[in-house]
Amino acid sequence: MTLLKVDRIETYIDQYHILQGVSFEVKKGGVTVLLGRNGAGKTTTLRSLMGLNPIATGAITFKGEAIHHLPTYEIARKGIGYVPEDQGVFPDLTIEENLKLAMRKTDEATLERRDWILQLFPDLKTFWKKPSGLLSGGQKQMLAIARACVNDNELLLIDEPSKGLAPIMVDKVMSVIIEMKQRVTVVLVEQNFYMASTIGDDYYIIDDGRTVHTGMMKELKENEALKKEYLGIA
Ligand SMILES: Nc1ncnc2c1ncn2[C@@H]1O[C@H](COP(=O)(O)OP(=O)(O)OP(=O)(O)O)[C@@H](O)[C@H]1O
Repeated sequence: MTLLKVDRIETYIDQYHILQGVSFEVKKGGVTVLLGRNGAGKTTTLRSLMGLNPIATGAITFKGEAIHHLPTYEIARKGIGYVPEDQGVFPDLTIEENLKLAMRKTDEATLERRDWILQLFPDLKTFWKKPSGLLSGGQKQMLAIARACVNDNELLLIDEPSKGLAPIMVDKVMSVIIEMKQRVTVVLVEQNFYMASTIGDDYYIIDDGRTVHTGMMKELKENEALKKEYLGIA
């Protein structure tokens, strides 16, 4: 079943025509990876999905309903969580406060999700009462993912979770996203091809603001020419 459909979206930032035709579909229950070089338009695509960089033309449909005309808070309420590249945690607030602030509800299901997350990220429990500004980069990333997972989101948009992390933390974050697949569908922007290819089911390559290629991740792993042409890796 198609959860999200992005149809030829075009987005301007000021006078700059950043997205010039991005299209992709996300199936329920998988991890879809957006790949592409620096500056290709991946972050802008996620921000357009959330209404933070509204689209000029095209359409975004979530569970069959057009959402591209909605304000960001309503898009979030439809069940789409966003983990931005800069993580978006409040450094002066404790982990507990950051999570509380993120919760849309405090019902039993939300508390069950919170406990599930804390068991996936025991560090968060250890530093529960500490200001999140004191956490390491990897722990902040965990908190950012936890904030998006605590609500009953059906879709999570995660922007470069491996950025700036030591390899051991990359492995940790990866194993958590694999675990999360049981509960939530993920759109992942990721430059780290090891991470992208380990957890991704399918992929779309964005180049110069356009989707130029798509396929199954296991095929891309073998396609050296494509990786070199669009990702600069061989
Ligand atoms: N506020 C802005 N004003 C002008 N140009 C912008 C702005 N934000 C992004 N851009 C430009 O839009 C293009 C796409 O940027 P975007 O961040 O979406 O790329 P990306 O694929 O996510 O790359 P990266 O991995 O480097 O973050 C880039 O050329 C960038 O310079």
